[in-house]
Amino acid sequence: MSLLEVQGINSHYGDSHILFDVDMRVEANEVVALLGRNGAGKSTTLKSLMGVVTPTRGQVRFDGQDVAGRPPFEIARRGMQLVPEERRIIGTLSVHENLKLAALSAGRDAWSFERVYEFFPRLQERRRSRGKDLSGGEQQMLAIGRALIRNAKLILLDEPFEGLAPIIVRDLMASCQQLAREGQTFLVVEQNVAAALRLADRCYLIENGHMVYEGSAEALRDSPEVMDRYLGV
Ligand SMILES: Nc1ncnc2c1ncn2[C@@H]1O[C@H](COP(=O)(O)OP(=O)(O)OP(=O)(O)O)[C@@H](O)[C@H]1O
Repeated sequence: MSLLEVQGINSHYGDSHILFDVDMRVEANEVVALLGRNGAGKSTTLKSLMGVVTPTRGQVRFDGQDVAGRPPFEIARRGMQLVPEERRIIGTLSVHENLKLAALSAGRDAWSFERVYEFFPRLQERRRSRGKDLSGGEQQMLAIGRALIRNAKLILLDEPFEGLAPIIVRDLMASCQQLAREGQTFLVVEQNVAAALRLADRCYLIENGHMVYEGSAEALRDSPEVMDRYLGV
């Protein structure tokens, strides 16, 4: 059984129909990328999985339970953690306080503070700095650290590399690859297709709310016509 199995979800914002019968799955220990142009429905898909948007139809099976229609806090408690594009670090709290806040909802198999600091030494150095004084890369590390401190069976990364300098992207990429090697499961939405393909085992392409392609990262890399048609790259 897949860790995440999505069948036929449809989502709306008011009268606008955004997702049409979306199917996808993510196996445990897999990194899956969801790619598509601006406005294709990537963020709406992540929000529909997390319960931030309630699908009007369809099934979201996560870790053996149907979670469609459940509230976000409950889905998070079951181990799905969204690292949102805007990261939502609390600017007036220190790094350590942000992590402590996350630990309030930690699950049983969650990471300890020590393990997070060992994994991201930069956060250890910055533990007393306030959230708003962190660089974009440090904020992204903190957002991922926060997900690890909660119970993260599946981490949804929404544009993790957005707005970061190439050298920071390289470091964060290495951290995510390391986590993946250790068995962390990710679903990543990213505009930086090259970066997403370096991280992912498998990808989906979405266009106008319809899933139009599924394949290994390798197969997509070798399909310039598909990339051109759906991603314009
Ligand atoms: N809160 C909202 N209310 C109404 N329409 C919305 C809302 N959020 C997004 N949309 C619309 O839904 C569609 C899908 O948006 P979504 O943010 O899921 O796309 P995306 O693929 O994540 O794109 P981007 O990379 O630009 O974030 C777009 O047409 C967008 O304008």
